[in-house]
Amino acid sequence: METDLRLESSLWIGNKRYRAVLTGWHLKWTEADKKNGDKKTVSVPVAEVVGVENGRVEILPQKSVEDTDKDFTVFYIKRSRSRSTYGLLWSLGRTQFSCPSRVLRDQWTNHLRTALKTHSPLRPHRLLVFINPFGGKKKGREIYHSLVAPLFELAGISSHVIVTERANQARDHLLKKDLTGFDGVVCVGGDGMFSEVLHGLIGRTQQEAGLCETDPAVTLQPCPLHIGIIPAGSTDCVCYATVGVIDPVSSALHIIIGDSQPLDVCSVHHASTLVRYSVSLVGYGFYGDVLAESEKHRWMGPLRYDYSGTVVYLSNRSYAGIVQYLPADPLLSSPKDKTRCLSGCNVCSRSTERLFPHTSDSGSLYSSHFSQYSNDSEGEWVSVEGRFRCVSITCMSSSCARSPLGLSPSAHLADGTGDLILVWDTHPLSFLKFLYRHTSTQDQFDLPFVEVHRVKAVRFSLPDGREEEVHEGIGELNRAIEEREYVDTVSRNGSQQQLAQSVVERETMNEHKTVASILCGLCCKKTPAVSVWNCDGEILPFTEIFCRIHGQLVRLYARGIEDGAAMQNCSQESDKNKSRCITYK
Ligand SMILES: CCCCCCCCCCCCC/C=C/[C@@H](O)[C@H](COP(=O)(O)O)NC(=O)CCCCC
Ligand SMILES: Nc1ncnc2c1ncn2[C@@H]1O[C@H](COP(=O)(O)OP(=O)(O)O)[C@@H](O)[C@H]1O
Ligand SMILES: [Ca+2]
Repeated sequence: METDLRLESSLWIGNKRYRAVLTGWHLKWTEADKKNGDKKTVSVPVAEVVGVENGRVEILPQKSVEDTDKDFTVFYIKRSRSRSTYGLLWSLGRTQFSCPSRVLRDQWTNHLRTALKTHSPLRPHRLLVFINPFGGKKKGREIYHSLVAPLFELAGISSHVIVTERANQARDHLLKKDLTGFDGVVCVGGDGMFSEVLHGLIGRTQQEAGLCETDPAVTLQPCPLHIGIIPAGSTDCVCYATVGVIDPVSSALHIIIGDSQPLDVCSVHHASTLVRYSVSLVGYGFYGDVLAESEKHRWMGPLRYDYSGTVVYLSNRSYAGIVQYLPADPLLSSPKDKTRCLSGCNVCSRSTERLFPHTSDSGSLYSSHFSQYSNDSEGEWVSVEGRFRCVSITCMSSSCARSPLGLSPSAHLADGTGDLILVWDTHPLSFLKFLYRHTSTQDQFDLPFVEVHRVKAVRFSLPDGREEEVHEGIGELNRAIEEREYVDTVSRNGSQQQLAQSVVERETMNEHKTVASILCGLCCKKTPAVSVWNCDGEILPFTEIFCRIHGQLVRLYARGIEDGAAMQNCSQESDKNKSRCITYK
């Protein structure tokens, strides 16, 4: 294969002559008329070539084409360090080559296009795109049409675009409509929009596999379609934690080259029903209260969280609860080991082998037989009871602009575990110290009132008699139901869901009283006895929940965070570190 695709010739860039070589895996060009010591080689992995066009072509900010006979333009990925985050920004590099003849030009473009097809099997051809026009700063449409669509067009990707007109439209579409021919689904928006796509795809996959989502013991079927995220929301935590930067162009380029990052998903259950799925935060206490408060201030956009965070911090609350957890194998990793899950993470790779032992490559992953928990002995549950400032479960680091290393900096994207963070009741200034450490590199777990455990499952319940203390605000309850469509949240489509529906509706009404109590507490300043759960930005209608982590249930068009420090010498200007660049994935 290597020899079939090999092409070597002299080419010109501007008025300089280069020796250009295409091997199976790389396109390289070296200045020809320089002494050996001064020669620079640019090496672009074929997997990172975005597109090849005849003529002299420009794409961004505006498309322009000079259709000449002997020229061709190669577009590829260029990396730069981001000033504000740990990840690397990707942008579109472009080099215009001139050939001595049209025949040679056609040979180059044909060889490059064949190499792309051969070496990038996961590149999408057709995508279903959902744009939330109201997410974040309401720029979703503009971001997609000005920055993303031209790149998709260059890469030959056809997309079917739906601008949503209501909440849950994307989820419902994925649950019910024909998805034949699509390689992936892209959401333009924030974590809430991602969550819709997540629910739609997981639900659809289980329906088609005839699996019961409501039963936490069932091994769910991983989704066959990849998910791409173009960040245009408020927190954009899933994008930040899987790409390392909040940048629509970087994300679009990860989609185009067909990057593939598996992701753990937490299913949240109440009684005998599935409530929701989460990938970033299932949080009770502080994070639940912040979300409940922020819902009243949506008009503030992303700033609503900063405002609500301050209000909730000043209200100085803690809540009683019983937390039971099933620890993960401590020999595999620890949330306090000070490592970070980066692109090519060994812990996650070993988990892939453990979770899917019969598959040798990711391409055949979805057609194999799944038995991810068959070798897992359950282990011993641990139980703790007391008053907590917050209880958080996260399947990933949950890094975001507010917290560049995240809620749990050493958590892994795809190791089949979550991190449980228990913050016991403490002095307000100590709690502030805990919160503040999220914004720096100081260890937020190195505090006497904080515990962190790597877990496979968690159960949360209220101490006996606690429910009776709940302050019932019926007016607030009705408002809450209208605002957040709780019933809609739990009455998801699918036959298994319908079976559990009657139970859900009865229990939902009871649990709404709990939700109302926190909303009411926030407005009338009475201290409520219970908080609410924040599940990736949605308030859950239940307090007592059971969570289970499903290893690598979905795949994103991403590759995890590239280590900026390790990659800085790995520029395409030099051949020196290229093996590191290539093997990094
Ligand atoms: C003194 C400084 C205090 C700073 C505290 C920083 C802690 C930040 C941790 C943030 C974790 C975020 C986990 C992600 C949650 C999102 O799913 C959710 C919805 O996002 P979106 O759909 O984009 O609106 N966002 C939140 O719940 C916001 C939490 C903000 C807490 C301050
Ligand atoms: N057209 C729409 N109108 C109203 N709500 C929508 C629409 N499309 C999506 N949503 C909902 O908006 C919520 C927030 O969206 P998201 O894109 O995450 O923005 P943000 O990050 O600002 O919260 C999501 O829960 C999603 O279900
Ligand atoms: Ca994990």
